[in-house]
Amino acid sequence: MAQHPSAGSSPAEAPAVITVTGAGIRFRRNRRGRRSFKDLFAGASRRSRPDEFWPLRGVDVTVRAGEAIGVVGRNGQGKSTLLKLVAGVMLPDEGRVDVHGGVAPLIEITGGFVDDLTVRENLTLTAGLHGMTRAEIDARFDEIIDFAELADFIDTPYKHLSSGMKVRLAFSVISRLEEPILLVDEVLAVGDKGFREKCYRRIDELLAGGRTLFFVSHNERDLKRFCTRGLYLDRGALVLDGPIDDVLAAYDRDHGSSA
Ligand SMILES: Nc1ncnc2c1ncn2[C@@H]1O[C@H](COP(=O)(O)OP(=O)(O)OP(=O)(O)O)[C@@H](O)[C@H]1O
Repeated sequence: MAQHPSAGSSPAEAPAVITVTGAGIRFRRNRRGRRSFKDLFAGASRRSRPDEFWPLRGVDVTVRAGEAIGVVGRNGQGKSTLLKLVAGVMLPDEGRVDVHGGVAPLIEITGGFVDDLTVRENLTLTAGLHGMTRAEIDARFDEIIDFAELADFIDTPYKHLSSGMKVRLAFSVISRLEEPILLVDEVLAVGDKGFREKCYRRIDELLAGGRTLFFVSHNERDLKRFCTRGLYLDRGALVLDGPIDDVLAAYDRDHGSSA
């Protein structure tokens, strides 16, 4: 188990583990956003610009080891994109994202799992990719399966699991990795109430052990339960970075009463 540097100390004194500096990412709004055939024959000044936009731009954030950060904003304002930058599955088109330490990402329902592989194969593959040895995987295998409540589905192809079962497997595996940074997007909302509560207790334990958390949610109660600091994204910009209560209050003021 990697010893977390902030365990036992306050985040304010802990080292920075994530530094996002002037980061921006550019997407194309539609697949046919590239220049058209007709444009090839038009003069340079008449060529249409590709249909590009910046879901995030000019974002600056420093996160210290052990901080629990809630990310809020309306649909489509760049929350998941920010997590993907931290996870390293997307690279910024502008600025920098520096992450010191491994990341356990629960950012998409698929958890990066492979459709045609079984539950057992996916578990082994993901844990192995995050640096677990064969012996460590074997030692934790039953516990991971039990937590996911998938004992009867060990040799079932991942693609045949229900959405809720996929989330259970993903959370169970990802939360058992030794990585010091945990990213949780809204995927947990898919799980049933009992399982979600079990996940939340696991997140409590991980935070008590000094992990750093990025948590995207539209649920104010969950955000207050885990997070001390909030990031409020709107129109691709970080409009507020502060204590979670202040961030939720600002978001409520701008956009109604729930996160
Ligand atoms: N790969 C992509 N290519 C093009 N556009 C994308 C891509 N991924 C996301 N987008 C767009 O980027 C914007 C930000 O998306 P993002 O998923 O980060 O929003 P979000 O704040 O997490 O929203 P939600 O609350 O609905 O989950 C949206 O307009 C979305 O359509």
